[in-house]
Amino acid sequence: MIEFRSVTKTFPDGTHAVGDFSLVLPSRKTTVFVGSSGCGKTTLLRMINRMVEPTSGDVEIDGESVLGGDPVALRRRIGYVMQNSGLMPHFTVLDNVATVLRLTGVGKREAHERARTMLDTVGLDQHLADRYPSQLSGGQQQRVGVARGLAADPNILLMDEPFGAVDPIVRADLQQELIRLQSELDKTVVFVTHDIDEAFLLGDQVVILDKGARIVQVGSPSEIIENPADDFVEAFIGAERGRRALTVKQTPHGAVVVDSEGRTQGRLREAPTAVASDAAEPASRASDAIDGASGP
Ligand SMILES: Nc1ncnc2c1ncn2[C@@H]1O[C@H](COP(=O)(O)OP(=O)(O)OP(=O)(O)O)[C@@H](O)[C@H]1O
Repeated sequence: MIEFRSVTKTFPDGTHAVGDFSLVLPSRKTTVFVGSSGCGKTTLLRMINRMVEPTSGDVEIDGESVLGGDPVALRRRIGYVMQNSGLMPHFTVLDNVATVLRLTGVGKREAHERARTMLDTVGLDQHLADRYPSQLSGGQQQRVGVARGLAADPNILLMDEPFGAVDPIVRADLQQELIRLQSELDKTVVFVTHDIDEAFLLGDQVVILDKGARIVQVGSPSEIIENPADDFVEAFIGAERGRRALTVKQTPHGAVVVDSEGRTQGRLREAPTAVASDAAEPASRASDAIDGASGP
C-alpha cells in the first residue's frame, strides 16, 4: 500500500504544484491520477520514487516512509514507465530492458536471460532484441519501456502517460495488454493520464484532480459514473454527452442502449437483480450491463 500523508510540493520558482494531498493507494490495484494539464499528476507520481522531493508531508510504502532511505535504492525497486518510453538510444532493446538488473549487480548473462523473458511477457518478438530503439515503432518502444519497468520484478509500477504518444489503435492494444499483464502480475500500479476513458478502463481506483492536485473525486469507475461529486466531475467525465450519455430505446426485439449521437451501443439485458449486485462489486464497469458494448 502507498500512502500520501499531507504532501505538498512547491517548486523553487514558487509554483505550488501540490497542496496538502492525502490518499491511500491499495496494493495490487491500479490507481489512476487523471486531470487536465498542469494539475500536478506527474509531480505526485514522482514523489513516490523521489524523483521529486516533497516540500512537506510524507509518502509511505507499506507503512515505511520513502524519505528515510537512499533515493537511488528506492528508485531501483520501483518500476517506472514514461511517455516516449525514455529508452537509451545507443542501447539495444535487450540492454535497455536489462538496465535496472545490471545496475543492481545482476550479471550480464542472467540479466539478458531475464530481459528475454520480459520481452515475451509484454508480447514482443525475440527477433527485436538486438535492435535499437529508433528501429522500433512507437508501440513497440512503449512495450520495451514496460518490459524495462518490470524487469527487476518491482512490487510497484509507476506509469506516466505511457500510451500518450501512440496512435489510437496501438493505444487500445497497449491498454488491453496492460489489463492482461496486471491480471497476471498483480502489481501495485500508479498510472497518470489526462484521458478519462483510459482512466475508467484501467483504474480500480480513479482519482480526479484539479489544479494543485486537489482531489475532486476518488472512487471506482462505477462509483464516479453513477454518482459524480459535482458539476466539474460531470463535465470532466462527459456524463452528459458522447458515449456516456446513454438512453434506452425500445425496439420490437427488446430494449437497446443509444448514445447521444443516436448510435446504438448494445442491447439492454433484463437483469434488475444483477444491477443490485453490481453495487457490491466496485470493479464492475458500467459497460458490463450492456451486451455488445465495445468499451471506450
Ligand atoms: N521543475 C519544475 N519547476 C517549476 N515548476 C514545475 C516543475 N515541474 C512541474 N512544475 C509545475 O508544477 C505544476 C504541476 O506540474 P505536473 O507536471 O505535475 O502536472 P501534470 O498534471 O502532470 O501535467 P501534464 O499532464 O501536462 O504532464 C505545473 O504548473 C508545472 O508547470
